[in-house]
Amino acid sequence: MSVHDDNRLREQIAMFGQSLFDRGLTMGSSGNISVRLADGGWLMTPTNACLGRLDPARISRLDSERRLLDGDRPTKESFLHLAVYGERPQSGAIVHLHSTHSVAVSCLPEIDPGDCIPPLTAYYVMRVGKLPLVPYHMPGDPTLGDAVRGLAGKHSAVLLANHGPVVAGKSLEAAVYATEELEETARLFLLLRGQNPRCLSDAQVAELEARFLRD
Ligand SMILES: O=C(CO)COP(=O)(O)O
Ligand SMILES: [Zn+2]
Repeated sequence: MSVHDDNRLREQIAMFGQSLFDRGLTMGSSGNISVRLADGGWLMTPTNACLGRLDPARISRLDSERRLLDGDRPTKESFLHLAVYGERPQSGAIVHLHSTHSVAVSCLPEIDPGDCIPPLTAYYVMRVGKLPLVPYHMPGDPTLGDAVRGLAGKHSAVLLANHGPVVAGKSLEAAVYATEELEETARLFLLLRGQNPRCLSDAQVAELEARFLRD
């Protein structure tokens, strides 16, 4: 992997982090972003960093053995990201946010833990699909990795109970788009609660899945 690629990805993480933060999609020092590198390692946002003010040079770089090569100490959710990558060789990036409406859905007692948000729109089906709920764990709890491992092979996105979404994508751009779609659909879902909305039919969902393959 060239120095040029490494620098480009660092810049991209900082740019998307700022964009997400500036639009209020995660607050304070919450959330984290990672990218898989061609040499088998990873770039990850440092722990306790604000996604809106990342210094590209201080982003953590891990080698394929998960050792820190340079930058600050990585996010405390690094094992969560690594557990998802382990199940999803096709995924090149992961975004975790505390996006308000997605977090709100993750706190509702009556949601279906197998699929937290119904297929309200085509773009939700295309970018996110079925969204399982992962039972509550403390942030940074290493057993969270085990909890997502069983789900991440089949699902590019999972929702951590009383916490927030974890979304994988082929590229960082794809993971960001999917996270944004999830947040907006969570907002729609909350707006439509109690109104018995018309959802897409099984046939409409199947057609979208066949036509727009998610990674
Ligand atoms: O969202 C977070 C924990 O779940 C933020 O943690 P880090 O600051 O360690 O990335
Ligand atoms: Zn978090």
